[in-house]
Amino acid sequence: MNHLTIIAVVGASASGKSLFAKTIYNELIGELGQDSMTIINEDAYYRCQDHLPLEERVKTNYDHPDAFEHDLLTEHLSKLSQGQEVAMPVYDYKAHTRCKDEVIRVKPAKVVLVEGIMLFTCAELRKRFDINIYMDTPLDICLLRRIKRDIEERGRDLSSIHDQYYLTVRPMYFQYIEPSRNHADIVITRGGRNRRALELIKAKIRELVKEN
Ligand SMILES: Nc1ncnc2c1ncn2[C@@H]1O[C@H](COP(=O)(O)OP(=O)(O)O)[C@@H](O)[C@H]1O
Ligand SMILES: Nc1ccn([C@@H]2O[C@H](COP(=O)(O)O)[C@@H](O)[C@H]2O)c(=O)n1
Repeated sequence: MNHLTIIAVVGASASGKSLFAKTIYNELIGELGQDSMTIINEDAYYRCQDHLPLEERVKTNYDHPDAFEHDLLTEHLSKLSQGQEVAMPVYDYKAHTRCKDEVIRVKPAKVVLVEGIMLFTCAELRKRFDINIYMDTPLDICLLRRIKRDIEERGRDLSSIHDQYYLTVRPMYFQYIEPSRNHADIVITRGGRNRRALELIKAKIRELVKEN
């Protein structure tokens, strides 16, 4: 392994970060090979809350940088850049904690796509990123997508989504996520299906994989 390139994708919740990263991965992996790329989700690094009862876990502010174990994510990115495999935690949004004894073994690759809401708030992480992308999707669109996703995939009801949005998601977006846009090298509008943006990043990744 010569050099690992880390591409960070940041933006509001439900702005299309995962879709953007997954689309690039799915469209390139066959062409470039299994050791070319991997995806890391910041959400996997939400802190373990096994020591708290469920009624306490629901009260956590999940839209604050402190909700994440960024030290562990930093360590994992360093290990990957040294050619070592890492054990990425698996997160359970229904139980609000990590899945006990479950990990995903992530092998080193030439390009790592790391996606999450708070990545640019951590200076140690920022030092490791080579290309910073910000998904600039209007908040009303993000909210509509979040409502649908959280009901269908994360076991939430409308009332809990409403309360969490007012209490933490929206204010923390303005406090932490939107200002972190200043760290971006590339700002992507129209979300995870912006075809021209997808093709530009894919072309860059092809170039990086061939160089290494
Ligand atoms: N451009 C788009 N058009 C329609 N649905 C989208 C689009 N981008 C994302 N979605 C959907 O919105 C939801 C949130 O997108 P996701 O990529 O998971 O956001 P994030 O990772 O930023 O939280 C998902 O269900 C996804 O399929
Ligand atoms: N137990 C949890 C953990 C996180 N969240 C919400 O997830 C959002 C970040 O993930 P995205 O895929 O949407 O970027 C964040 O806004 C948290 O509010 C949660 O609801 N419960």
